[in-house]
Amino acid sequence: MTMTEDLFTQPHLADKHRRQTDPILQLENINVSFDGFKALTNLSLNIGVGELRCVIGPNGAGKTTLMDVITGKTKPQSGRVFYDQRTDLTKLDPVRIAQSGIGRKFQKPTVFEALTVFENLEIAQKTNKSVWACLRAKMNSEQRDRIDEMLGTLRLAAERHRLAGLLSHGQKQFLEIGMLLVQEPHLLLLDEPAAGMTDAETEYTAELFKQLAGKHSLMVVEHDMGFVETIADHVTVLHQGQVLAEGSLREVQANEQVIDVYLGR
Ligand SMILES: Nc1ncnc2c1ncn2[C@@H]1O[C@H](COP(=O)(O)OP(=O)(O)OP(=O)(O)O)[C@@H](O)[C@H]1O
Repeated sequence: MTMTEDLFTQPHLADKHRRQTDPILQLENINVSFDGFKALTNLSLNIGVGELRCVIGPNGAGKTTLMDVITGKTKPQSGRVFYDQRTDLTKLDPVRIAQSGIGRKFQKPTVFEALTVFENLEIAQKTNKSVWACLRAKMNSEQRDRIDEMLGTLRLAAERHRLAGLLSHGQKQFLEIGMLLVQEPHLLLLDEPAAGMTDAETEYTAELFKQLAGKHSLMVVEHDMGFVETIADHVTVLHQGQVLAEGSLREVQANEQVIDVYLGR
């Protein structure tokens, strides 16, 4: 049995008997340098099952590099990344990492503009499938129901037959979040999901993420402090490739160093 199948034969990570304090992700002493420039230095970070973690920090702090390490796009020079307490992601390629239940949304929406909203979700549902998920994928009506449910969740039910290219920026962002969710990820990495959204869309994104937490674990990189304030129960502040502070938003906002390097006085 492969490691990926192994992961999927377990009860779902969000099952009631899994404790929220169990880590879904443990980064240990990660070092990444680019031509001698240290993008991440001895970075250690834990995220609990079902947690909604916000990662903030100034430009160049290493937030994108952190996500690249988790998804296998960048291999660290040293350090380990444990997923579900036993799989070291630094040993897996990006495809295997995605198949093991880690979904990532980049800042710019990347939907198939020439396909309808429904077709986009249908395609997403068929990609990145593990053996386990392919077996399940035979249940076609169930798949269809899942997409219908997703359209409702995304507030895109009225747009199902519309070409994705004709959606507003915010709607495209929602569609892309939906494309991740139909793949039933355990851990979602989201890079500035609220960027370019209207206030109403940002508000709904916050509501959606709060609903997703618990069932999924989420790591959200965001600059919009208003948004962070609405969703975060735990915040990590990165600075120069290291964790500068961690705690509730209130705690990190009161941290002198955080004020100096990021929030301003
Ligand atoms: N492939 C690369 N080659 C060289 N330097 C890189 C590479 N990727 C990132 N860096 C550098 O590493 C540092 C961290 O970059 P990173 O993109 O992770 O920061 P960030 O916190 O995501 O910033 P932002 O908020 O601007 O997106 C930056 O100084 C960046 O220039």
